[in-house]
Amino acid sequence: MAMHVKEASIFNHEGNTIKTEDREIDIITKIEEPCIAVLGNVLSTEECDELIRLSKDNMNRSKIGSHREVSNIRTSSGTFLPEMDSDVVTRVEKRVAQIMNVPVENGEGLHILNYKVGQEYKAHLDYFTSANRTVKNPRISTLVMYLNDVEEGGETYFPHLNLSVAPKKGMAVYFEYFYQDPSLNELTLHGGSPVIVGEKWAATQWVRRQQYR
Ligand SMILES: O=C(O)CCC(=O)C(=O)O
Ligand SMILES: [Fe+2]
Repeated sequence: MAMHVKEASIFNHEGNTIKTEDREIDIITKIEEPCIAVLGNVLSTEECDELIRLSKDNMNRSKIGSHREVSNIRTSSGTFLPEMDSDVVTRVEKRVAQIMNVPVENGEGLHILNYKVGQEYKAHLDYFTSANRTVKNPRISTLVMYLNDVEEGGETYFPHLNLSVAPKKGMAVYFEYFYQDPSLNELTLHGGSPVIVGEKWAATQWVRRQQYR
């Protein structure tokens, strides 16, 4: 008899809430294998506004891949927020690490994204694939936080799972992709659909298996 052994998740929270040091996060929707969770009350209105304010003068056309090319796969603008003396960045990074159940140092840092009308991030995987060598310190999980309300469009969608998450200020979507079974990782294929009305601001934390910073 074929037996299915459930793969381990690092998203180890029990119940409907995640109690971090300074804020109680709501687990609104969760699926398993791959573990994907929609989270509420991740950031306050003030924190969202401050992350946008800190980034808005430094936005660059997004690039993709190891050669950092401009591509129509990703038409948004983005910037990494440096670990500056911002209480908000420090506090948010710490909270995000507790939600993702990893050390802060494993995170790449908050990456702020801005999509104007018509801009999108086509379906992609967040992990790097390499046919002939194993990646040394791979990405294992992602948290995408929404920094504003989008009037129309801008959903984060997972085409293989028929799942679509509408951006709502202060909410977030979590997913992970370090499973033994590669087909589970491939199910985390996702994209940011084009903004139809308004604009979209988001903050992504990509997490590595080991210390990155
Ligand atoms: O904008 C989104 O909804 C998705 C962003 C994303 O996929 C990423 O930052 O890796
Ligand atoms: Fe992504």
